[in-house]
Amino acid sequence: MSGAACAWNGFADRQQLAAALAGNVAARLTKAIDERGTALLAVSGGATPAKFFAALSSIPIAWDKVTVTLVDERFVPPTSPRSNAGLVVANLLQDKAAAARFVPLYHEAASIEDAAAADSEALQSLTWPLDVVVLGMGADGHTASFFPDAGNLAQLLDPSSQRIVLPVHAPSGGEPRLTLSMARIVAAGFIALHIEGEDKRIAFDGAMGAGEKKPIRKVLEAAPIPVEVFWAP
Ligand SMILES: O=C(O)[C@H](O)[C@@H](O)[C@H](O)[C@H](O)COP(=O)(O)O
Repeated sequence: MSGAACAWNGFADRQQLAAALAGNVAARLTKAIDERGTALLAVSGGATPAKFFAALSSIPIAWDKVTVTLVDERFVPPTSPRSNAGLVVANLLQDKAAAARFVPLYHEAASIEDAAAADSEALQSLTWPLDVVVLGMGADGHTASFFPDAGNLAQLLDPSSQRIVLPVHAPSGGEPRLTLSMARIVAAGFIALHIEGEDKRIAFDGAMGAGEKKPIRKVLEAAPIPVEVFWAP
């Protein structure tokens, strides 16, 4: 895996993974707060993170000094069942973590391009770089909203892009998407990849092998630090 450094953290079951990942993330956030008085966390949506979110929400850290944002978002309002913001509010910003500040990506706009431009403006003021980013991965090797069939995939994967949020049109992604840029993701102090199930393990191994480089491989190669992979069957 030339240049694609990662550390594999395998767990017997998904509850043990959730507790371990939550403990790691909480420790990193607390370290950031101790060092700079604040912490910035970006999380992914989808079906995987709910147990992790619940475990993290119950850990008593200085949540009032934590800002939570999203790695990516579908272009839907928070009331939609497809909304990552809705998932985060309902599962992570509860219990102790209810005190955190949340900065969503979805805003009503005439187009996904307008929404991405507005986001890039609004997120300028966050305390970059991310202290923690938690990525997911699809069986097609996408992560964030870097879908292999995205029309602007080269721009999405460009580690030199100065943009914070980019628009995505990808047939396999469903609705148009908003995604943090590669540069913002790989600059994080701690990069976790949370995947579950045999299909995702096979997909990850395949992405790390020879052949066409999937987006997840490009992220691992662009990251200056090893990506911590958290996997359970
Ligand atoms: O908006 C999203 O869907 C996510 O941010 C996306 O990048 C997700 O992490 C993968 O698609 C895996 O999704 P599952 O957890 O549902 O398999």
